[in-house]
Amino acid sequence: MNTKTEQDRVLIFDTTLRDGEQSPGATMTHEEKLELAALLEEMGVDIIEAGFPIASVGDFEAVSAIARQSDRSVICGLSRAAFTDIDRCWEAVKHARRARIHTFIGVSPTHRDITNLTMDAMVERIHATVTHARNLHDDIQWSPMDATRTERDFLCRVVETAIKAGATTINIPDTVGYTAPRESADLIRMLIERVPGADEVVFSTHCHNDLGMATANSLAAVEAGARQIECTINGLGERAGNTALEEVVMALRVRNDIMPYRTGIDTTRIMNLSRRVAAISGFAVQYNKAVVGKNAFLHESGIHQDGVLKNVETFEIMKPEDIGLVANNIAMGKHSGRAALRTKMRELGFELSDNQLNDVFVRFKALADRKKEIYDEDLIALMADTATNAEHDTIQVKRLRVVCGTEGPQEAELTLAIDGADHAVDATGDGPVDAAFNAVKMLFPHRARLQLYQVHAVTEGTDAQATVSVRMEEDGKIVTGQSSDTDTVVASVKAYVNALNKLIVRRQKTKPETADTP
Ligand SMILES: CC(=O)SCCNC(=O)CCNC(=O)[C@H](O)C(C)(C)COP(=O)(O)OP(=O)(O)OC[C@H]1O[C@@H](n2cnc3c(N)ncnc32)[C@H](O)[C@@H]1OP(=O)(O)O
Ligand SMILES: CC(C)C(=O)C(=O)O
Repeated sequence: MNTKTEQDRVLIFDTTLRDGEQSPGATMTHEEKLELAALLEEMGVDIIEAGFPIASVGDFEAVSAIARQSDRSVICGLSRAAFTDIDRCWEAVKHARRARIHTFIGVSPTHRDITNLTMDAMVERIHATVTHARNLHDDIQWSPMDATRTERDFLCRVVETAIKAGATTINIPDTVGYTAPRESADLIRMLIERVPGADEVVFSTHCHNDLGMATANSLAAVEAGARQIECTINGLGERAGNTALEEVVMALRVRNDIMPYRTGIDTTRIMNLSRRVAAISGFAVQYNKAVVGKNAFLHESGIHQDGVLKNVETFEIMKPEDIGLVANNIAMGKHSGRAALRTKMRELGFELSDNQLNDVFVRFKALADRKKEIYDEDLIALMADTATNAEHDTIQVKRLRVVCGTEGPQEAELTLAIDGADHAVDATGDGPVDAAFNAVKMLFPHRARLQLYQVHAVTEGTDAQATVSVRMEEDGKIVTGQSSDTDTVVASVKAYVNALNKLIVRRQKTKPETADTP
């Protein structure tokens, strides 16, 4: 597809699994990546950037597996401007029914300094690497990293070089979130007008949100002729994140009167994906986040409530059901059965097999015994907990008892199953959580440093579940752990253990491979 054939169709290129995963702490497991890729495909994402295959064996395997399971979506892998990177990328994506190689190099003065290439040498490198990629496959995307801080004449020159060498999509990254809407549009328009061969390729926009303008910049680029938007669910991504998929897709839908472009996204699946990405990445969605925030469809002030009751359009520009938020008419509690739980879970976007339903049902009943009312948020937390504390984990929490109060030191008695064998210890600490974490360290000694410990109440009330997130770092590798429980200390230890289990998986992965220059 190019800019000539389908003028109003904007391709959605999701990079949650690549650029999104680059957020410090957002590391996902192999299974989580496969699950998200399947959900993205079902939602109608045109291109899924599944990872950076040369980065590690784990990344390579995840991209290959996603390529194998894919059907409609194009599966794309990222590679530097190096033959070995590109070969490795192709080895991973080639299993897809529709595959894409994405190769990039930083072209701005700062990046030319880093790679130590003159303008001429860089042009040669681009020509050689894109030609190499094109000899392997016919769907090639090329990106001039930091395009928005690059001299315009040089940008035209490198884009022309990539097109001549066989690139079929030219992606223009605003790598550091530096541009603004008018400039974003002018840049795409200038490239389309000036670069020979521009009408034969699809122009794409890839924006970061450092100044909060990623969505506006992406839409401005579309108005100027870009027909692919690169984005992530919940805007997950490095620093302030990437363009949020749900924002650009819903903006194009709600304001189709002034932006007459369409995407292939089934918007009713947005909320489910948002929840899954938040749970898997450990990055909670802020309450007032556009489209998917908890408050996006809530009205508390009297005049707003009055207006919405008389005519919902008074204060709502989209319908909750358009993004998959359903009316809450099944009250869940300790007397509810499996049929109600299955229906409720389906409404919340979780399709459960009979075995999963039985497992979740047991946990649901245990929760209902401890908690008066079960809200949707409790069930979502329960599902996240089921996914993060799996039976096959190396370390499992078996028993925890803490002694706390005004007289210290606080104490924790902890039993962990490690590789199937139970180990118990007593530890003290400055507070019950500290004591319990010390007990974990005694039973499973490690060098990982706790970088972040966060507690959120899932709902209101003193019997509310607490969701705990921890972030840990070992030798530059960052992992997050999450868990929920009505007991905050139990949730804390389970989240800590969840992070350690992820670290164990990461340790098992072999070292990154190195890239040769062409
Ligand atoms: C804006 C973006 O999102 S770009 C994508 C960023 N994502 C990532 O970096 C995540 C995956 N990265 C990795 O796992 C590692 O960086 C690897 C495996 C790719 C490389 O690891 P290492 O070989 O140890 O190199 P290291 O990360 O220290 O440095 C990057 C090297 O790539 C070079 N490089 C960076 N971008 C490019 C490029 N597009 N094309 C060619 N070379 C590049 C740098 O100049 C540096 O080269 P040097 O080692 O000769 O100085
Ligand atoms: C690799 C490119 C597309 C990128 O992620 C960026 O420049 O932000």
